[in-house]
Amino acid sequence: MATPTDDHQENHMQILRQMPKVELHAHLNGSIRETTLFDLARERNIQLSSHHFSNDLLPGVDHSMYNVRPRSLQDCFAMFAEISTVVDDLPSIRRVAQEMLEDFAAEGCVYLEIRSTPKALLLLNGSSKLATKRDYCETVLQVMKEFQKLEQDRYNIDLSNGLKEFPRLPLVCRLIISVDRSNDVMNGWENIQLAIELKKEYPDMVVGVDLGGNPLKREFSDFRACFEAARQGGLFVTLHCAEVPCSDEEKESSAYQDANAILDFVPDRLGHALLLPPILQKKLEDLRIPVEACPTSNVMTLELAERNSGGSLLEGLSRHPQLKRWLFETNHPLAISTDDPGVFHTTATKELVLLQKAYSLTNADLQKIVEQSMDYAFANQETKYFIKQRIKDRFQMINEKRV
Ligand SMILES: CNc1ncnc2c1ncn2[C@@H]1O[C@H](COP(=O)(O)O)[C@@H](O)[C@H]1O
Repeated sequence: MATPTDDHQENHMQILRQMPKVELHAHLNGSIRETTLFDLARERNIQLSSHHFSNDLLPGVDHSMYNVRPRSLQDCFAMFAEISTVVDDLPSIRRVAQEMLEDFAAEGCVYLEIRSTPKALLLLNGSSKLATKRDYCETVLQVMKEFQKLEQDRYNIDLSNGLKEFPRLPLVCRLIISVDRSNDVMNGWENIQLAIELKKEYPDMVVGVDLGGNPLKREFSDFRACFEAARQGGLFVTLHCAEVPCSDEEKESSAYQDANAILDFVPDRLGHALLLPPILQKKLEDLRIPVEACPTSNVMTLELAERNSGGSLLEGLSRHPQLKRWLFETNHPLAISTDDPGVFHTTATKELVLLQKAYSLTNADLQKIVEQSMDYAFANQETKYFIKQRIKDRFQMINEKRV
């Protein structure tokens, strides 16, 4: 039975769900719905590891605020490997992309950058014919274009009917093509060349490239030339950075060298940038490179909310190594993101709820964060301006309603 606290929480969640949101760091396969994952596994007769995937959540626990399923960084990479065994053909990636768009739209997201690593999947599960990495990207792009069109049509109808007080704003989406550092450099080049070609063919949709994957595998310097080529090709660059610890006293360590080389490249944005030691932290802050901060993901991968210490995500977030400083001391450019909503059991709304509660932020503070995030988006200036205005207008409507 729902308690008054549950009702209050749901009500608050509902208010924040209405807020327009900007999502700049969400991986496609990491956004798979759990139900879809189980469906696909069943269809393929694949047994998923019960350590990582289980649909029996603990009874009587508030799943939105507690770490009911621990996900260390290494758990996550084991999960991504399993997810790609079931998302193995073009229809399954089409489904995952469609559902990801639906889920972000339902959370009030008005601008979403999807990132994904191109893969040579099967044309159809059970057949032996392989599609190409280009087919993978074009399948995702097709889903995105169709979704955007339907969203705009739906919004126009909602407006002309005038039935709803705040018709949900339409979702605009863009694609970032990822390089997985677990794969070799040749593979990285393939993805970057493909991104450069697709940028020419879909100039509005393909906006950037990303370096992700297991940070313990290879170094940014192995891929630096790829990312220089991407930049030359007119693509924005975001790089995952400092997901593993390093220290200013061990400048020769590969983790330190990696983080330093990433900062020297001065990418347009950084993913996470969690564990920079003081000297590199200062370098980041001087360069003011915007950071895509993913609260739940960070708490999980840094194991800040262990079950044996209560498992509260809020408490975990209060132990975040950087967020408090970025928010209150250095006013660092930030975009709050979900990372892998399917893996971390999160949503764009929940990330804002957590942030608000952990740092006692007002709705006006959240509004500022959302509006600023749009400044760091990879869309062209015209789109950024237009969406920022749309966000401002919607906040104004919501604020006027509330007073
Ligand atoms: C937890 N933090 C993280 N750190 C680094 N890379 C991550 C990540 N979360 C996801 N990925 C990267 O995104 C892939 C899944 O989506 P796609 O198959 O590309 O759509 C993962 O295999 C990994 O390479």
